Amino acid sequence: MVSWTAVVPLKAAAARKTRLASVLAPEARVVLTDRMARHVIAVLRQVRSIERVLLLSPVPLSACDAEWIEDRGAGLNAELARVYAGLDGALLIVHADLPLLATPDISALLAAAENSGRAIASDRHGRGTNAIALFDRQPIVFAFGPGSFLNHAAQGTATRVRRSGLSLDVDFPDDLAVALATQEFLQAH
Ligand SMILES: Nc1nc2c(ncn2[C@@H]2O[C@H](COP(=O)(O)OP(=O)(O)OP(=O)(O)O)[C@@H](O)[C@H]2O)c(=O)[nH]1
Ligand SMILES: O=C(O)[C@H](O)COP(=O)(O)O
Repeated sequence: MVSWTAVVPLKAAAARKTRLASVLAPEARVVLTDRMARHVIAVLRQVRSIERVLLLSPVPLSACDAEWIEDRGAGLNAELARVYAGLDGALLIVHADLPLLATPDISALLAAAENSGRAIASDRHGRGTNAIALFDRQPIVFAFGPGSFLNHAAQGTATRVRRSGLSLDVDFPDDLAVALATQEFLQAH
């Protein structure tokens, strides 16, 4: 069986979810993002082909089953490039803000990457990149930021995987409303 390493990037607490500032106080944004990150890590831990789960963040997160890798402040893309260069084998990157993520979502993404070399999941608007699975070890220039999906998809051949657990990230108040309306969110958070 292929052995994957998963990386979950998580920003410094004070910098998270500024786009939710109109509906959530700073402390609530930290609570929500900590919980979503723990949820994503727990899901990744349940996938048998994922050997290591790494949390890339400026400080460790308590009560989660991930190895901590320090974010040295170079920016998300440079930090991920450094992590990727230091690892052998297949790499999965999953954003920490996917409250509906479930094990079959990750299994589907990894299966697609193992078939075609790479797999990628966008947000529900088709703009951002919520997860990318790199099986082929071909070079990639990480381009997380606005419009990253098209940029990542244009590099090499990647299979697009569309599943609600992968596509619902919580960036704006309407994303939070969609998440809150689901049974899965209420059970997990
Ligand atoms: N370690 C690390 N993680 C990051 C960095 N930038 C973004 N992330 C994480 O990458 C994922 C997607 O980031 P964003 O959606 O841009 O983060 P955000 O918290 O929504 O930011 P806002 O634009 O303030 O609302 C989240 O899991 C972030 O915590 C970074 O520089 N370092
Ligand atoms: O490439 C991305 O998706 C960025 O990390 C941010 O996207 P977002 O604004 O959709 O979270």
